[in-house]
Parts: sequence; structure tokens; C-alpha cells
Amino acid sequence: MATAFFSPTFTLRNSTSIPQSRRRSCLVRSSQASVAVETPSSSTTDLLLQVKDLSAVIAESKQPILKGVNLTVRHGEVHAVMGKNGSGKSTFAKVLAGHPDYEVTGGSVLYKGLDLLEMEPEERATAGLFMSFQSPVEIPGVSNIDFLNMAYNARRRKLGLPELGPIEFYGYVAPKLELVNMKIDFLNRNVNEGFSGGEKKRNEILQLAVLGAEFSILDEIDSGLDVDALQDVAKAVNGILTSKNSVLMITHYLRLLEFIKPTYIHVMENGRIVKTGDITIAKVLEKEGYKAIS
Ligand SMILES: Nc1ncnc2c1ncn2[C@@H]1O[C@H](COP(=O)(O)OP(=O)(O)OP(=O)(O)O)[C@@H](O)[C@H]1O
Repeated sequence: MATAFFSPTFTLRNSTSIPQSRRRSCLVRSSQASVAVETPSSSTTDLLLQVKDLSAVIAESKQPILKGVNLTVRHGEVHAVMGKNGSGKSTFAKVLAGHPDYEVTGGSVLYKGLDLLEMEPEERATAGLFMSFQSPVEIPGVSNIDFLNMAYNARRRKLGLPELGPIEFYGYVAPKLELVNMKIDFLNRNVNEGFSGGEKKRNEILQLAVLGAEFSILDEIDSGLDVDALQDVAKAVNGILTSKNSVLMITHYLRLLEFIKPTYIHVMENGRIVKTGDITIAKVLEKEGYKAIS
């Protein structure tokens, strides 16, 4: 499920603070030179996310996974990250979300001008960062609507807005179900409990629509979806895109990128972004595989 960068589930699961030692990064630089792949610069004022030389290891084993990632995202852009299995895509996403399994060892991440790496996962979420995970978690005993209401109110509090009570919130959320083609009774079911794979993915996008995130990371949102569900999910994502928010999608397949048009496609290899371009990259990969660009 998603929480954030606003993945509400993530916030729930990570309600304990991450030790300071796991959160910081800028002091230690990766020993490996990074491959800087900056997207063309327009202006610095519309910068949403700026990742520079980001390195990270698995917290437990200290195994390096990210080895100098560079990425710049501006408002209104859609970025797709592709790459072979095990190249570090999900790790990159989870590090941005503040996942405690990883320790940042170098580099910096600015989000809306703030040092993202100094923020707790909950702070990242309430600052409009949403993350949808490959395998959304189930939360027994918590209904979807209560969960969404809680996450939505957390964001409203952060924005200095009054919270919505259950009735008002129902009025807000019900029309959004249409966006993802979900039946109203999904609101009363426990979060993701007994949901099919496709229903879980739709539920992720419902959360995204409800939370109105500014930066959404969608990790393989297309996996396990049938053709109709893929179109529904893509339509919903397109429906929430504005000139003010941005999306980072991790995917293996051209089919998703034909529905949600990316501004840039990046290829990750061995913990770095090694190539950036347009949809042509995905077409070449589809036809010839990674050997064509390695
Ligand atoms: N918590 C962890 N514990 C042990 N190994 C991990 C952990 N997280 C990531 N890894 C390892 O780091 C490498 C990168 O994993 P990651 O999930 O980021 O790859 P990916 O590019 O998203 O792959 P895929 O396309 O298969 O989803 C893999 O070898 C993986 O086994």
C-alpha cells in the first residue's frame, strides 16, 4: 500500500523513530565515482526533488546497494525508472521513503528545498511524499475508510487545515472510488485484507488520490494487473497529475508507459542511473533487452 511519501501504511508500520545513525548521509561519500545524469535544467524554482550522489547500504549487512544516484525531478514531471532485476530500483524508492532497512552512506536529497534525509518517514509523508509498494500490506482490524481518514487528516493537520469527520470524509472519498473503478464496499473492508493483487494496486492509487500527494513513487504498480485494471490504474494516475505534482514510477514494461506518458525514462544499473532519455529507451529495451543499452 502506499504511504508515503505518503504511504499511509508505511507510516503505520514505521511509527518508531529511525535512529539518527540510520538517517543521515552527507558525511560519508561513496568511494565510487557517480555517473551524473541530470535532466535538462529549466529553473531551480520548480525543483521538487534533487538527489545527488546518493549511496546506501543494507542496514544489517552493510552491503552497498545504491552507489551514487543522481536524479532531478521538477513539478509536473513523470519519471520512470527501469532496470534489470536487482539493480536497486526498489531500494532507491524505499530509501527516499525513509525505510529503516537501509542506511544512507553518502549524498544528499533535497525535497521542496528541505533535507529529506533528516526527516522521519511520517514527516516525509505529511510533506506530501507518497509511496506505493510492490506488495501492499494488509492491516487486519482497520477499515479502509478509517485508515484513509486518519492519513488524510494527518496531512490536513500538517497543512494547517481542519480535520474532516467521518461523514464529511465519506463525501470526499466516495467520488474518488470511481477514479479507480472500486466498489463502495471496499471502504468498509479491512485495509487490503483478502484483496486480490489488482484490488490492492487500485487501493494504492485510491490512497494516492485521497492524499493528494505532491510526489508519488509507484513501485511496479502495473505488476499483476490485467489489461482493464492497468488502464483503470493508469487513468487514475493521469487523473491526479497536475503541473504541481510529480510521479516517479518503477516499471519493467513499456505498456504502462504507453498509458502514463513519462517526461523522462532512467535506466538503473548496479545502484546508479546510467542512462536517461525518452520513451525510445523503453521501446529499445522491450525489443532488444538490456544488452542494447548496457
Ligand atoms: N532488506 C534487504 N535485505 C537483503 N538484501 C536486500 C534488501 N533490500 C535489497 N536487497 C538486495 O539489494 C539488491 C537490489 O534490490 P532491489 O529490490 O532494490 O532491486 P530492484 O531493481 O527493485 O529489483 P526488481 O526489478 O527485481 O524488483 C538485490 O540484490 C536485493 O536482494
